[in-house]
Amino acid sequence: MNLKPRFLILAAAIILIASGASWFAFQRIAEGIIEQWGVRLVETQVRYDSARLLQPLIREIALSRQMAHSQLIRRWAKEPDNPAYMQEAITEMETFRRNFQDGSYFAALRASGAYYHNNAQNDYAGRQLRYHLSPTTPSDSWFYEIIRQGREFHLNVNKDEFLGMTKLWIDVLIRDGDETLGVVGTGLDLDRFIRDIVQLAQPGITTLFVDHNGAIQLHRDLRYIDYASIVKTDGEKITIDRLLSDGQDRTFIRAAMRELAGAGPEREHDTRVISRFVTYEGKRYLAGVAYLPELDWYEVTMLDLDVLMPLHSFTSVLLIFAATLVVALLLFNYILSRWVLNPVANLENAMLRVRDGDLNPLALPPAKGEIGRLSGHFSAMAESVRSHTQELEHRVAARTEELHRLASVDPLTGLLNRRGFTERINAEVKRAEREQSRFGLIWIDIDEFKQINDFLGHSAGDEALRSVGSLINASIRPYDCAARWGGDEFLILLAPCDHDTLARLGERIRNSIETGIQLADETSITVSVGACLAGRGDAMERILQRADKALYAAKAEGRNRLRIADDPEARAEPA
Ligand SMILES: Nc1nc2c(ncn2[C@@H]2O[C@H](COP(=O)(O)OP(=O)(O)OP(=O)(O)O)[C@@H](O)[C@H]2O)c(=O)[nH]1
Repeated sequence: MNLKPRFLILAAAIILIASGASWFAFQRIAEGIIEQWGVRLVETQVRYDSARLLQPLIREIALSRQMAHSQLIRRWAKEPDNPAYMQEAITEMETFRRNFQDGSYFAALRASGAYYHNNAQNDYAGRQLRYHLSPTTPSDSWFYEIIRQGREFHLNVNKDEFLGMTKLWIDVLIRDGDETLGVVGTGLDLDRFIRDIVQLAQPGITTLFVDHNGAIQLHRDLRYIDYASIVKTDGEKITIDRLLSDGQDRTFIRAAMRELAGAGPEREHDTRVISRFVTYEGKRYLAGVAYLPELDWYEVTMLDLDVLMPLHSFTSVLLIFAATLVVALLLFNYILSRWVLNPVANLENAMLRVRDGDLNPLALPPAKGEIGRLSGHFSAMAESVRSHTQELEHRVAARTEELHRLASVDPLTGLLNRRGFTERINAEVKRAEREQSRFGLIWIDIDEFKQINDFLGHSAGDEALRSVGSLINASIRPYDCAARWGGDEFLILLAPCDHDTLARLGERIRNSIETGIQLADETSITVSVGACLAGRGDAMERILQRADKALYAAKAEGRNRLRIADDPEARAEPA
């Protein structure tokens, strides 16, 4: 696999791993933010809900307490059968009725069991005594339980079978010292509380109120309200435990309730909130618990953070993150291509060119760092290979030329040998044919050379050959050429040439050898010379044959003489 896909796969793998880790970190951070925000929200929500609940109740509770402390009512409660006391007490209670928000009141006297009540419509004016309570009547048991518990104040959510109403009752004991004389108070429309405080239109927020036993007093789902919980045993109560499936969550709520009731508010007019995640209806909620000392109730608010602050609200962050990753990948690809892959590809191309024999100087684009240095080294190496190759080629050419020359030259005399002369004469045959010119050929053979070898020695024979060769070479023009054809035979090519030149030069050479060379025994050398003019269109063999024939004639006629072959063209002319 090429470097580029490998690098890209590596980069993609690194980015994917980094993305996974970042996504994990992002989730943790986002969840942390949501949790912190949720804790703040639950605290605010709890304070807000408790304030909204307390605001209408405080006044009603205060009025109910005033009613319980009324001297007129207390005097009547002690002597319920006293008509004067009763009349004054009813007048007092009617005054309170007009001040109560609900416009109603009740008064239950312990001594007589009489239950007095009037409503907002004043339906029971003059007949406020509605009925008598009985310890044996289950629907009246709330009264006897409140008296038994002796708690000065109590809130009770109850359905009044006789009045046909479900109300949030404010019950306050009428006391005279340690003696409990009865219970007075007012009722509030429960539906209003449920609607205004509990059934919030805000999705994801569940608010409920429980009493000190954990019995649910207010809940948006009326089925969960533990009506008349004061008269129920612990087993019968609908408590918050029933909503929480996890034992640890139940323990947390109970512990929080104990802690809050014991500690009281941290600051004046402030409500302390303890929060933790719990599982409610199978989902994870952030629960906030606060104590309302005015009511001796606890508020439990549960926030579904997935609804209030879903993770997808961080989508834009995620998109920016993803876009950053893509840009990073593209940038990495660009930088990798520019700094590494493209220079490496250029280097590879340059190497392939060198491998294929192209040694021209390579202009590699400039690169930085290690690859730049590598390119520099390669260029220097290629340049060195190129110059060495050139030098080698020059040497080979010179050597080839030298070998060719050596192959064409006779080492003893320095004249052309048979091979070299054959090339020259062939070339001359073609040139003469092309230019319609004529050339001459002289064949020289030393007379009785064998005897020189035999009597004076082989080296004297060699010396004689060298002397003849250099004398011949000195006798010819620069553009003629001479050769040692073999043994004691020499050939001269004269171009251009005519009969006179041929005769003159042949005779001159013969004469200069006879007179110019002396052997060790002070005798001279003579040569026989055969010559001919090449006819137009004559092949080399034919020309050599004619010169040889003329030489043979010179030898036959007594040696040391020149014989020129008949010129076939001269003979043809007269005809
Ligand atoms: N020293 C020496 N002798 C050579 C060389 N090449 C050939 N010879 C001798 O040259 C002689 C040539 O003799 P021939 O041409 O046959 O006869 P010749 O003695 O010259 O007699 P004619 O040609 O008839 O006058 C032979 O004895 C060869 O051995 C050489 O390079 N050096």
